[in-house]
Amino acid sequence: MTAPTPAATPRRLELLPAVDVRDGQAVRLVHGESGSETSYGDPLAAALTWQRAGAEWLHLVDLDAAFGTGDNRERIAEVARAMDIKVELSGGIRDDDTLAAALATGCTRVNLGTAALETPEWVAKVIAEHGDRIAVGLDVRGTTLRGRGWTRDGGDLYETLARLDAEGCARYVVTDIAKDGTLKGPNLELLRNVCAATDKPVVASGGVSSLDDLRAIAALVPEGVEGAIVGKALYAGAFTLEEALVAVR
Ligand SMILES: O=C(O)c1ccccc1NCC(=O)[C@H](O)[C@H](O)COP(=O)(O)O
Repeated sequence: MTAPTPAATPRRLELLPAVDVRDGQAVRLVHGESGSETSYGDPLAAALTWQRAGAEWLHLVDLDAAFGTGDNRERIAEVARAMDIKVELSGGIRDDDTLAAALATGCTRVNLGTAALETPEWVAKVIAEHGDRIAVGLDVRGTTLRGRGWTRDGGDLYETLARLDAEGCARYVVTDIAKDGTLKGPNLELLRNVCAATDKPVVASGGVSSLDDLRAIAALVPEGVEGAIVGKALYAGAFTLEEALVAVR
């Protein structure tokens, strides 16, 4: 008699607390708009707080590099190197030099945004070279992608997704800019639609306000959502990371 196949363990939603860095400080923006910052102090202290609270991932963003107002390369590298957990690095990674610097921090993966819209050949090349160390951030208003720190239109979401899928992109980080930093809840419909359009894992970003929001995103794991980025809700004290980890267990 053959042994019964063990039931597959249901996958758990990964949580990625966010540390967005502007002018050396951890900040949160509203709709990703430059000038809407609320400051939360030292980014390393914030990252260590999330790590101590049990995070398995850190979502680390260089906002100045994303906006083209400079960069926080040293600060970002310092934070990434201090982490014992996995790090996803985002913001201004657009060419060989910025990609090499990002990967050299030892981060687990990087998110490309603007480059996927403006230099698709380069993105196809680095996807082929680096595999799942490359994710693409699909930052949208409606179904229109936005690049350059979310300030410029960059084409249709689903056309770009089909192209990136064909090039072997390993995963997508999907942000509804209208929700980002607003505590208005995630765009579950957008997440469902993107999951229906790709077989690749999707990381949800923007708008999480409550443990119920996280449970609602976790309910989309069978459809292809792998993780959720949480920024403002943690900084505003809407819930603790410990509570969030229990809620999606
Ligand atoms: O990720 C980027 O490259 C970026 C560029 C320009 C503005 C904002 C950017 N990222 C913001 C984030 O990734 C947020 O940390 C994340 O969406 C969390 O949002 P929320 O939970 O709503 O605070």
